[in-house]
Amino acid sequence: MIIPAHHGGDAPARMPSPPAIAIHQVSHFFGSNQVLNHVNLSVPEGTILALLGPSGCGKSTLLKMLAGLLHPASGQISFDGEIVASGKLSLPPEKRNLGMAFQDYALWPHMTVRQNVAFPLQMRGIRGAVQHEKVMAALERVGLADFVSRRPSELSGGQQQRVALARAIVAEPRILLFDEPLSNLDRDLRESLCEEMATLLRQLHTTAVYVTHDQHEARTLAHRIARMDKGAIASIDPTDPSVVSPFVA
Ligand SMILES: Nc1ncnc2c1ncn2[C@@H]1O[C@H](COP(=O)(O)OP(=O)(O)OP(=O)(O)O)[C@@H](O)[C@H]1O
Repeated sequence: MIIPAHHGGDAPARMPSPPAIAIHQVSHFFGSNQVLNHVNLSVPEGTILALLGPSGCGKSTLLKMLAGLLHPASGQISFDGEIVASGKLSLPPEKRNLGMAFQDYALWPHMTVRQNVAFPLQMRGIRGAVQHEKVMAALERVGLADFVSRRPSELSGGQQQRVALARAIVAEPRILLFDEPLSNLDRDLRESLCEEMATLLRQLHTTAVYVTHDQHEARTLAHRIARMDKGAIASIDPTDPSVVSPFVA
């Protein structure tokens, strides 16, 4: 993190705002297998970070820690300066103000598209006209406003993933988490949806972590790429090499 060396005049010194995500010395084990090894990572607000690395290097495990689905064996995770995981403290997923989309879509089959997308709003107590407006706005963003009454089984894979995306963004969460959301789709669809997602994520200005093992996807979507290897962050690079990375890793 860069702290200004000089503050002009008598203006009070302003503390830099904390990063949207700060991961400090996070380690994790499955049995005797150490899958995360003292991971440090700081993601500034509004940054889309791709977590890239070979199968088994610990990407999904780290994402699950951010989501609150797994608790680190040691280390600390903060969002906007608020500790969400440390020692025995673990804020449950629903209290972390997150949106998530995974490769298997995880849509509820018995619910319509509208009900699926409305779910995060329902959980936050947002109902009635405001809920309807937000659901329609999210579905319009992903091009599915005409599909509100369908059930997931009546949609293509790409359409189901768009519904999952609408559900992730509908409540305007502070952080979006993606775990290989496009990997179940065929190549052409994956490429076009990847570009649509890149446009959408840039419009939203939401901090996002996007797990993938596809270099092209990472470069298309992300501002920065964190390369993981054997449970640690090996490097962090901007996708545009002219940008100087402000990351602490
Ligand atoms: N629930 C679990 N129990 C035991 N070992 C696990 C469990 N989940 C993951 N692992 C192991 O932890 C390591 C990291 O897994 P993780 O899913 O985080 O990797 P990944 O980088 O996301 O891989 P992929 O790209 O294949 O999804 C792997 O060796 C995996 O076998």
